[in-house]
Amino acid sequence: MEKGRVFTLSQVAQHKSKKDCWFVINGRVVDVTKFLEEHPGGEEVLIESAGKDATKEFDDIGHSKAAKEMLLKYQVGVLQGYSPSEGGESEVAASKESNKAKEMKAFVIKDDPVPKYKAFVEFFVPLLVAGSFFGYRYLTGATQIGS
Ligand code: HEM
Repeated sequence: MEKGRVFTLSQVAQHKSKKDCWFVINGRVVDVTKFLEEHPGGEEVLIESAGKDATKEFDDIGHSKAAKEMLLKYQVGVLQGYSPSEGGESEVAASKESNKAKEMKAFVIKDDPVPKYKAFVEFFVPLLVAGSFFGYRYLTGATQIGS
């Protein structure tokens, strides 16, 4: 489902059962139906506040960064009036991740020409010197024999 789809609180409130469990957390609408049984805090706490904006409850528990990142995985849309720039820590974490990926790419691109250049210097330059030396010896030798 498109993560940018806009829902109102009353639409979210339609999904408050064990078989269909939605939340609003930091403006994100998340469908955690498939996660209910896996929730380390138990499914009951989730079902109790399902269909609501549970940002306060979510933050009060002090959920880990991993838990915050899970919100992105289960996100099905955003709450009406919410702009993505108001995003919580998970958004920041996600953008940090993509920055890291960009840095890695830049590193690889920058790093690539160096070994190629080195290989050229280390392989061809001695070959060129040796070639010139033997070439010179051959030519001078040939001249001596010929004369
Ligand atoms: C809706 C999205 C939610 C997700 C993805 C989620 C995820 C998690 C995760 C991964 C943990 C393990 C501990 C950690 O990593 O922080 C956890 C623990 C817990 N969660 Fe949630 N949670 C959600 C919502 C909620 C809500 C709304 C409540 C309360 C109403 C809640 C109550 C708890 C409790 C009580 C624990 C156990 C904490 C502990 O043992 O110290 N969670 N949750």
